Amino acid sequence: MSRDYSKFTLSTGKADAKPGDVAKSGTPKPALSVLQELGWQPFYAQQTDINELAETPPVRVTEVHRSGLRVLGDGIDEMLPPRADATVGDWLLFNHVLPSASRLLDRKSVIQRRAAGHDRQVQLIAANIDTAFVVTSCNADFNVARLERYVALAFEAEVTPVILLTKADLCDDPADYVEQAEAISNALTVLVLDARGEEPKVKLAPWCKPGQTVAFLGSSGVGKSTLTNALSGTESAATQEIREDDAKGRHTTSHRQLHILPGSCAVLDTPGMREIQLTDVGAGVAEVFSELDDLAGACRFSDCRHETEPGCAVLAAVATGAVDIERLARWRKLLAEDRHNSASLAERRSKDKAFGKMIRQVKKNKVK
Ligand SMILES: Nc1nc2c(ncn2[C@@H]2O[C@H](COP(=O)(O)OP(=O)(O)OP(=O)(O)O)[C@@H](O)[C@H]2O)c(=O)[nH]1
Ligand SMILES: [Zn+2]
Repeated sequence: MSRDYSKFTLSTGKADAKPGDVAKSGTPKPALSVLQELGWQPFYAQQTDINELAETPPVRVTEVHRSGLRVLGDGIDEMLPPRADATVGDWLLFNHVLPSASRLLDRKSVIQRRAAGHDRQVQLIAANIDTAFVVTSCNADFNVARLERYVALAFEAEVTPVILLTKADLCDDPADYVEQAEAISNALTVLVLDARGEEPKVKLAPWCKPGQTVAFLGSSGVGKSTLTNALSGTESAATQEIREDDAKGRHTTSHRQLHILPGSCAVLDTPGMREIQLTDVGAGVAEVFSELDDLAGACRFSDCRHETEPGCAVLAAVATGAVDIERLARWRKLLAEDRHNSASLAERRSKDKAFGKMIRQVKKNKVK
C-alpha cells in the first residue's frame, strides 16, 4: 500500500487537505483527515510509529456485537472477531493478516461499571471519551443520587462531565433542578435545554469540536438519541443504524454505538442504564464529594466512618448545618458500595463461603 502514514503520527489539525474538505459554509476550515474525524489524537499516535502504522493502520471500534467488533479506519470498514478486552471507542492497529492479533492501544479514558447479574463482572461501557454528557430530564427522572454516580464515574475516568437537563420545554421552572445539579460539584457545567431542534448544536458546541469524542449517558427516554440526532443535524443518525432484536418490541437504543459526525465530533449513544454499580471509583467519589472528603481529613480517627465516632469533623459540620445530612448519607452509601464492589471476585467468593459455613454452623447448633 502506498498511503502516506506520516500524517497520522502527529495531529496538526491541518494536515492532509483533500478536495471536498472545504466546509459547507464556504469558508475554508482546516481540513481533518479521516482518522482525525474518527477521533485520532496525538495520545494514540505516540504509542506507535510510521512503520507500524504502514503495516497495521489504526481503526476505531464503533460497534460491539456478539458476533464481533465493527471497526472504521481510513478506507477500512471491517468486522473483527469478538474480544473481551475491547469496547466501543477503542483504537486498534488493524492486522489484515490476522485480525484477532490487532493491537489494542492504551486508552485515554475508560468508563466501566460492575455489571448486574450473577458473576458481577466489570463491564466496559466506553473508551477514549473526552466529554461525558450526563443526561436527565426536568421531570421524575431527575435524581441527585444517580447524577452523583455518573459524575463520579466520569471523574474517575478523567472525562469531563457535563450535566444536561432535557425537556426544559415541558417544565414550568427548571431553576430548582439546575440548583440541585450544580450543588453536586463545583467542577461541573450544567445546561438546560430542549433536546429537539437546534438548541443542542449551539449549546454543546464547546465540547463537540471536530476530533473530540463525546458520550451521552443516562436513563432510558431522557433524550440521548434525540441529542445525537440534533448534533448530526439529521433524523437518521441514531435511528437508521442496525438494531439488535428486541423481544419486547421497544424502540429504544439497544446497543452502544459510536456515530461519526462528519465535520463535527464522534458521538457515543448508549442504551439507558437502569443500574450503575460503582467499582474502583474511590478517586471519582472523593472528587464529587470533595467538601466532605476534605472535612474527613480532620476526623480524629483516620478510618472514621462518620457515623457515631467521637471527634468526627463531618458530623460536627452536619450539626452546624454546614453539611446536608442527605448528601452525607449518599456519600456513605457510595463509599460502602465502592468498597464492596472493588473487592476482588475471589475475595467476595471466600467471604460468601465463610458466611455460608457460619449459617450452616448456626443451624447445626440449633438442631443440637
Ligand atoms: N418535549 C421534549 N421531548 C423530548 C426531549 N428530549 C427527548 N424528547 C422525547 O422523549 C422521547 C425519548 O427520547 P429518546 O431520545 O429516544 O431517549 P433516549 O434517552 O435515547 O432513550 P433510550 O434509547 O431508551 O435510552 C422521544 O419521544 C423524544 O422526542 C425534549 O427536550 N423535549
Ligand atoms: Zn468522621
